[in-house]
Amino acid sequence: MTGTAYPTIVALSSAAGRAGVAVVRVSGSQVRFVLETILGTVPKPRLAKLSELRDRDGEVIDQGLALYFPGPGSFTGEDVAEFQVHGSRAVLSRLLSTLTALPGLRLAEPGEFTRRAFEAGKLDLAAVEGLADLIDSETEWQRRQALRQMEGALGIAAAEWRAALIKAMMLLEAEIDFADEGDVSGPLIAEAVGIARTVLPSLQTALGSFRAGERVREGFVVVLAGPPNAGKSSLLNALARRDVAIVSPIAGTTRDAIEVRLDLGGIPVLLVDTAGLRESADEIEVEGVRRALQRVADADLTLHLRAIDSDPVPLPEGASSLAIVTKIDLPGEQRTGEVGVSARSGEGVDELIELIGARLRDMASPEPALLTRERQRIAVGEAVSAIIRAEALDHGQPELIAEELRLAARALERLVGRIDVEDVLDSLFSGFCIGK
Ligand SMILES: Nc1nc2c(ncn2[C@@H]2O[C@H](COP(=O)(O)OP(=O)(O)OP(=O)(O)O)[C@@H](O)[C@H]2O)c(=O)[nH]1
Ligand SMILES: [K+]
Ligand SMILES: [Mg+2]
Repeated sequence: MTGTAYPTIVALSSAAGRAGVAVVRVSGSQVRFVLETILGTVPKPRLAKLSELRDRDGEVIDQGLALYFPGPGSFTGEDVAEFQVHGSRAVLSRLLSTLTALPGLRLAEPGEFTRRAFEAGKLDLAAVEGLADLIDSETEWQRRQALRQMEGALGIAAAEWRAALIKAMMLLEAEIDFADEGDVSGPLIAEAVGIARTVLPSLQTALGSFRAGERVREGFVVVLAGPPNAGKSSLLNALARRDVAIVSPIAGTTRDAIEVRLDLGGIPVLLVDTAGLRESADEIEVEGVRRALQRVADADLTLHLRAIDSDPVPLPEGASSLAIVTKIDLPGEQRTGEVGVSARSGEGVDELIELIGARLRDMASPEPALLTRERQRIAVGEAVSAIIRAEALDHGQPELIAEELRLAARALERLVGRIDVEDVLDSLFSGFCIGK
């Protein structure tokens, strides 16, 4: 970690704005020089040191804690320093300008600390994705899933799958190298194909977890649908506990789909209010209904509403739905199988939340999912297809079998970012905050 090829980077790693404490992080070869300049000394590794922080002219900027993490045992693999200072704009602006004025230092780009950790082999690509998800996590389910991924669960699984494929390929190589002409269908080939076959079930289990994993990352889509004035927007507001959508006695009030993010007992939900379903001569309302039906088609769960004083309208076939009767504060009959709510009195709202949670829990896997991104699903899907093709090949063609297994292994390398990683990294890190 010597030399000036990599500039030493500096950033505010906590959120911007006034706060009790703010964390400024520095990583790179100049870190010891930075500590000597700002503190007058290099603290003992990994022990917090309370100290005055000074600029180059010796003027005190603030009093705070300083930590020194020598490379390669640090987050980035380089020497790292952390300053915990008072979170005021004035302190931070003075500290950051002092630091960036030092030779060889500059402000970090978004995700640059993590990028260095990746390049130092501290994290694989799936773990970086997990870290990004952990920072973005808003609910318990998201936190658990992201943490598991950040800790390397997918990387560990990928390494096991790949090791089995490499073993199978080595057996095939042996057979190809030593077999006599025209007699290559030896027992090693059957053994190699057998080994490759053993990884299929866990690859397929991982693929099966993708839908739930993606839902947990992005939120389960729950759509409110029903005829105009069924009370969809009122129920959206009641579930969100705030005034999100316009409510009025005029049928056809809602036109655009209105989305709110909710945390239903740890489950991330994207709740969508839609236009009331009816025939209309109004062009805008027709478009609203078209969008409503599209949202129902894409939903994980549709709340199918009717008001207690009117009839439901049919939903498109195949929609996974929960029948709900609204306005139960008014007179009318509740039918069997319907869940009753009143947005006005609040009756039934908590029970409905429970019920939605139970339905969504059934859709998720009990274990946090291994695959959470489309990129990961594609890579594992390619590995599965290649192994299935290898299995189907004639044992007299070990070169072709080996080639399919090589493709499968490459797909798994792409999964954890051992190859073809640049484009993925660029788009991933552009979504990171500065200082991470
Ligand atoms: N008594 C009673 N009235 C309600 C309740 N929920 C909604 N309403 C009334 O029913 C009318 C329609 O409510 P909305 O929430 O706008 O209905 P909507 O289904 O979103 O209607 P559109 O957007 O036009 O399709 C409003 O006048 C609400 O005040 C309820 O629980 N009890
Ligand atoms: K309305
Ligand atoms: Mg509405």
